[in-house]
Amino acid sequence: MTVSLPSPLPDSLPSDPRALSRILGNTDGLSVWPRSTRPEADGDVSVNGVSLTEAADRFGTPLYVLDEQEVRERCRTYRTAFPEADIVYAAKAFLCRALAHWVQEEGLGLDVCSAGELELAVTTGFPPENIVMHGNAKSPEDLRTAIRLGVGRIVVDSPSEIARLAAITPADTRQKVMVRVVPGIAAGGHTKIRTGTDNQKFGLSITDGSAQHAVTRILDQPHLELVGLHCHIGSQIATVKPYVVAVRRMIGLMARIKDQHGITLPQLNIGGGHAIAYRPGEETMNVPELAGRVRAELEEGCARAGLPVPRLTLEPGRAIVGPAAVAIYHVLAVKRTGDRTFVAIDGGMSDNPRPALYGVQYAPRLIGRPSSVPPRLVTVVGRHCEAGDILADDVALPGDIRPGDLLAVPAAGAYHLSMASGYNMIGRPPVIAVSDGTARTLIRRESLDDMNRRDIGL
Ligand SMILES: Cc1ncc(COP(=O)(O)O)c(C=O)c1O
Ligand SMILES: N[C@@H](CCCC[NH3+])C(=O)O
Repeated sequence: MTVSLPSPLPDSLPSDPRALSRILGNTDGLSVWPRSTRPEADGDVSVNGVSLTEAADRFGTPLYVLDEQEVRERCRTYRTAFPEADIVYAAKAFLCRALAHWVQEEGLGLDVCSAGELELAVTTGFPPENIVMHGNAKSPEDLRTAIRLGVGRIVVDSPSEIARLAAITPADTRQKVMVRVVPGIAAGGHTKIRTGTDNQKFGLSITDGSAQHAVTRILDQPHLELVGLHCHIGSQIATVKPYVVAVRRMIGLMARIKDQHGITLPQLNIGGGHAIAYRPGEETMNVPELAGRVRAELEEGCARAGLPVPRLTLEPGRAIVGPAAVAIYHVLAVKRTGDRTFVAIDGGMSDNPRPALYGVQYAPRLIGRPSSVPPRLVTVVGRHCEAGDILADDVALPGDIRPGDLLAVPAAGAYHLSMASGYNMIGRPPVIAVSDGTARTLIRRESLDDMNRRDIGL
């Protein structure tokens, strides 16, 4: 992750929009807080007209508040920057029925990587032809469901998948497929989320020829239609250059495929991976700049290689939904031990495993009451039985922070609840949507009863 020190936070949010914007990191359009965030009286903050304090009272905590408008605007940012491309939302970042509906209404497709994600989307009315299926190890059930529901494209990630897929495709049809290629690019916010290099589990290498081999095998299958190449080089990437290099290498491979097989592939999917800011001052991907540079490379590269420009697909996940949600927690305990002050909240790694997985840091802030006590540096931790359950190390919070206070954590929309676990059986939090001053439940809180029902006893 981009590492930057948290700037000292004022005790309450200013009402001047530009000062507010600087603090909340909203100046570049890819914000830390949703753009609809407003300071309210008595230290409260509203998102899309809904008071976060009232939401915490009404729905309980931990609570995830998702700003519908922010999601829709982020979809539009991509559609405006890339009018010539298919924008496919990566459902792994976060998926629920309402979200699938919003992205569909905004003209996006969907990237799924399991029968579960696919079934949810299609039963919500998402057109299957606008869905792309991924997965380094798709189960027989995943592939059968993809064929049964008629997904638009399946991205082949291993040689064994080719024959399995061909065998289950009905005789009178041809399933559209792409090959996931490893272009040999190291990019991404953490080693665990870099997928553009050889020697990690995703995709087929250009260097050792396995991508080319897969292309040949697919072309031998009459029930499979190879429509293009795919790559996804990693996640939380803030610079454009890795994508430009990826496009160049993918065009190079398309040119070699044309030479070898005499076919021109009509599509190129360059995945997602665009960075957002989790804390003010962190770098984000500039989507219009990405569009300009990718478009230029595609046009020049194809002209040089004598290829027509393929139809482009992008698969942003985090950059669509990440900044659109705020997580709200109650403080359960504050204690000083050793040389640190720990502020423990009523959630943690079961709703947000990202700090434990990647060592990333968040920017929690006090909401719901004003404080004029000078800030002090504290460590905000979760309630789980794990010493690494740390949301923010050395973050400035008002010196009188105490049990019962509310902490809000921005940039909570991506890879929190989609990776949530049942650890310590505290139950997964609800998700509410806020829109034009109203709040409604999208996903209810997981109850003890929900959890107990799966355990069928002795
Ligand atoms: C194939 C594929 N596409 C798209 C994404 C979305 O990535 P991000 O949420 O970083 O945009 C991922 C996840 O990294 C992925 O594996
Ligand atoms: N889960 C990761 C990103 C991986 C994306 C899926 N390939 C994160 O939270 O940053």
